[in-house]
Amino acid sequence: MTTTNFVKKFDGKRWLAAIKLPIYSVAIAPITLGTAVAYCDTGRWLPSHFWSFIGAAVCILTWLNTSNDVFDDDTGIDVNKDSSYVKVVGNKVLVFWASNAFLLLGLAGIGAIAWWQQDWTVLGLIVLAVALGYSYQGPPFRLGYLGLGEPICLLSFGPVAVAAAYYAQTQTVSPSALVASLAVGSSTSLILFCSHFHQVADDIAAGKRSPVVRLGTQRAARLLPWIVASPFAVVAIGVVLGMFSPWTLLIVASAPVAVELVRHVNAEHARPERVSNCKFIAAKLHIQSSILLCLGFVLVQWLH
Ligand SMILES: C/C(=C\COP(=O)(O)OP(=O)(O)O)CCC[C@H](C)CCC[C@H](C)CCCC(C)C
Ligand SMILES: O=C(O)C1=CC(=O)c2ccccc2C1=O
Repeated sequence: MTTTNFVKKFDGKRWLAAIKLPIYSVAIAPITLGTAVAYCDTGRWLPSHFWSFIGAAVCILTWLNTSNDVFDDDTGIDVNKDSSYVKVVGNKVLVFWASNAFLLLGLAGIGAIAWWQQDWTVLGLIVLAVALGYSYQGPPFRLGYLGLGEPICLLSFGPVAVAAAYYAQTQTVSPSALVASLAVGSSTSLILFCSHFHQVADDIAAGKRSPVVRLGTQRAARLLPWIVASPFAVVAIGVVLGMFSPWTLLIVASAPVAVELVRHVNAEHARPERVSNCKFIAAKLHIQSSILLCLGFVLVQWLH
């Protein structure tokens, strides 16, 4: 496509739908949480390491989403997805190389932190997260098609990413960071779980056995409250065990969104056009609960 044609065909609404801005919270939250727990534990933070990590995480998430659309175009599963980058840009090869460029840029940002620390641990952890992300969607693995996306998501956006962010600040890892990571990891997996409800027909047609395909929408909707409750349960356990300050219970203030999500999915699970926004309600819950949890850790130092 020439530049003039591209400009003529530019459709801002489809670009916004392809970019899915609220989903970027999944990149920002684990890095902020790892940094907040490190600040809570040590009273210090390194802004240069934090901001490089945030920039890199945003680039890596852009790689994840653009390459997902390239790989999904190969299997034909995105046939009804108008907001696929491949369709919006109109040039699959360009999307493929742009996605690789975002990945390189992201890894370079993490490489800079490793260089400043003269220690490759952070880079190793993020390469592991990227490999897990690739295994979800790329050939020959495509583990998401087997319904394994949610545990991969929990592990990579939870313990792996939070431990890397904590390590970027302190060059060590703490048990409280690892327990806290399960809260952000499970609320990230919740977004992925919710994203399957409206895609059941297309997923079955393409042979993708997502958890919602395996369970059916009714049983998946009944399972949802347990997944929604898990970040809250993790924090309650952390406080009871004396690993977290009671300030982290601020996360409870995000409960109304949790209730909204459960009610909406239970009412609309079988109507794809009406349930399709539930992943954005899950993203709202992720954003609110993550901000409150980070605040809970930071307040420990501020009120010291
Ligand atoms: C791309 C993801 C979901 C979209 O999947 P799907 O194909 O079902 O949906 P649509 O085509 O309809 O949009 C998310 C998959 C997440 C994956 C399991 C784990 C990725 C790990 C990351 C690479 C970790 C990055 C950490 C960062 C904070 C440094
Ligand atoms: O497009 C999506 O549905 C998702 C994109 C994405 O990057 C992500 C990351 C982590 C959890 C879920 C999701 C999506 O659902």
